[in-house]
Amino acid sequence: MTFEAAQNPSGDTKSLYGGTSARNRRVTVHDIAAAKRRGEKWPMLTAYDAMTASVFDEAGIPVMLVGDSMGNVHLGYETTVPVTLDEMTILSAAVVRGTKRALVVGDLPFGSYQEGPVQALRSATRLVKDAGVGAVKLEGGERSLPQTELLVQAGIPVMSHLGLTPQSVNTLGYRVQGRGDEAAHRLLHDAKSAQAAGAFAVVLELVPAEVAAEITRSLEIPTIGIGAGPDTDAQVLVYTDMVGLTGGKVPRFTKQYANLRQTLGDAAKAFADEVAGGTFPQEEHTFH
Ligand SMILES: Nc1nc(=O)c2c([nH]1)NC[C@@H]1CN(c3ccc(C(=O)N[C@@H](CCC(=O)O)C(=O)O)cc3)CN21
Ligand SMILES: CC(C)C(=O)C(=O)O
Ligand SMILES: [Mg+2]
Repeated sequence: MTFEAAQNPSGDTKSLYGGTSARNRRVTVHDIAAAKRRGEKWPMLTAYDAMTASVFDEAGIPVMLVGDSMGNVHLGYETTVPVTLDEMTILSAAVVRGTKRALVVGDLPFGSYQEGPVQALRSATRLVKDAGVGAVKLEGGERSLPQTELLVQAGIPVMSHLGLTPQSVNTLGYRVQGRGDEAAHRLLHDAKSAQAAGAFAVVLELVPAEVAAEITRSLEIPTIGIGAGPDTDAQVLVYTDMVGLTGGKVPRFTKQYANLRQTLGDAAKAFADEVAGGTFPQEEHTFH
């Protein structure tokens, strides 16, 4: 039996998203590699709790990222910088419990891997053992090479994150990265470094579409774009942006597919009005 067949005893070659029947096991990094070979495009969404994760799992989203963006959208921080490994572990465990089929990827938060490979391994091990994630993500190409190599050697799949790396907001700001020949070349170099270190996928955030397209063509592992144009292998969005739940300004690369902020607010007002007016609860909600 080939290595691939051993990883894939059901002989499963259906697409990562939109297969004819629901997958009966979790997506693996091998399924993701196979999707790139087939030239398939696929979606990834962030998730931060079991309930939302179960909705996306049932919708067939094959890969879910417990992003440190939960610091902004769920915990009310200004940036992702204050997010702790404890916070990531609790929410990642919830997302794992809420899913049956998705590969769950946990973001390593700022300060949990920058000290070096040993710290990175300790942090990633926590997410794998205590939360049950199938992979971790860390920011940086060349600069995170030793971390990526050690994690992969230890058996932990690593997703790399390049371009705008929000944990570096204090040096980079929230600006498009990889503009100009030199910066584009550095980005391609970082992506190749991540691949050589054993990363199974690379997130490209806020980079010119042409640069993302070239990186996508140059790599054997899939690229996952966010504000990186239409030619990456996959696309990811912060789910609260995608459903119109995030308040205030959202990045221009986001598309809003629903307006849950309006829906939730309307429901809260309807409930409040009925309580104030004495029309809720009624007989069917009442016990005697
Ligand atoms: N709700 C939310 N959505 C995200 O996509 C997201 C987070 N939070 N938190 C973590 C990071 C931070 N991200 C950001 C934050 C700001 C911009 C931003 O202001 N972008 C400008 C473009 C800047 C330029 O033109 O150079 C924009 O107008 O979209 C982009 C990505 C992406 N991530
Ligand atoms: C935007 C994605 C890639 C992310 O890192 C996050 O949600 O934290
Ligand atoms: Mg993140």
